[in-house]
Amino acid sequence: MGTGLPVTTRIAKGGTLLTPLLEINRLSKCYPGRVNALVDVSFSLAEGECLGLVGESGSGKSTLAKLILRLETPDQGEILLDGAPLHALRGRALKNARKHVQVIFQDPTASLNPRLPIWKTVIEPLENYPDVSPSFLSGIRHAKRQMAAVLLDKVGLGPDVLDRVPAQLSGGQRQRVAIARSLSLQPKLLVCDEPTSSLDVSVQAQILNLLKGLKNDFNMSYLFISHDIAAVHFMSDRIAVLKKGRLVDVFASGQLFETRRHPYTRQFTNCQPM
Ligand SMILES: Nc1ncnc2c1ncn2[C@@H]1O[C@H](COP(=O)(O)OP(=O)(O)OP(=O)(O)O)[C@@H](O)[C@H]1O
Repeated sequence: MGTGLPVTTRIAKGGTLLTPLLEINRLSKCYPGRVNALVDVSFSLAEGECLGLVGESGSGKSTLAKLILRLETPDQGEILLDGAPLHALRGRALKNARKHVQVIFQDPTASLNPRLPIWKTVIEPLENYPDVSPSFLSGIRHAKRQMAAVLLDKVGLGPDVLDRVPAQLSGGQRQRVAIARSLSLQPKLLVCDEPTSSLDVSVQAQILNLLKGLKNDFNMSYLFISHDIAAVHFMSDRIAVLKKGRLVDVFASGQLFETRRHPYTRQFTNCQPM
């Protein structure tokens, strides 16, 4: 496959092999105009693990996220979620799988309905999946405002924001709302696509700390996508590096500064403040 990496990069923690939640096998995507956005990409993501995905603009990070979210279809390869072929599911099976994979985008303003009060926004996924009963909502599953208040509390927002609309919140508060909404179905996998890039520097660290805490509290797995290697290093158990659609390096986060890193990874760490 050209990168020298095994088709599926397994994850060992403390000597034990962890169960893969997500397996990406030889994934390729070419857009019209012969843009090879992803070429033969393979990796695994374990239960409870955060895998950072780093690469410069145009390296294919968002394309990979879109494939996992089924917003795009691959030309080749497979995406397995808990062993099920996510790339090939249709209808009810796809809807069922989708509840396990949620996303936070760079710009919370674009992902929140400007006219909807915050409480409705936060519980919207629960309305779409009436059969899902997250453990943290037990006893209040049909008390809508109460569920919204519990979810907002998980992201550090009080009940005073329940009846506001997104324009009445700060950028950081809006991203917290987007995170609360993404938690509502108790997903197994959260795809974080540049979740702090649109925020003030002072707020970025707060959101990263929040995401880190939630991952442990909810035992979620994260695919944490960013061009900011410092944020990726802070968040991730392992880091994968994409260059022009190809995975060139996968390693434990603590090995970021080792001299055996791929030259492209080293170039990346040299030009960004850590
Ligand atoms: N819908 C599309 N049609 C054609 N080409 C596309 C499309 N979406 C992405 N591309 C191209 O695919 C390549 C990978 O894009 P992608 O958005 O995945 O990169 P990225 O690493 O997320 O970049 P950024 O950090 O700037 O968001 C780029 O060359 C881009 O121009």
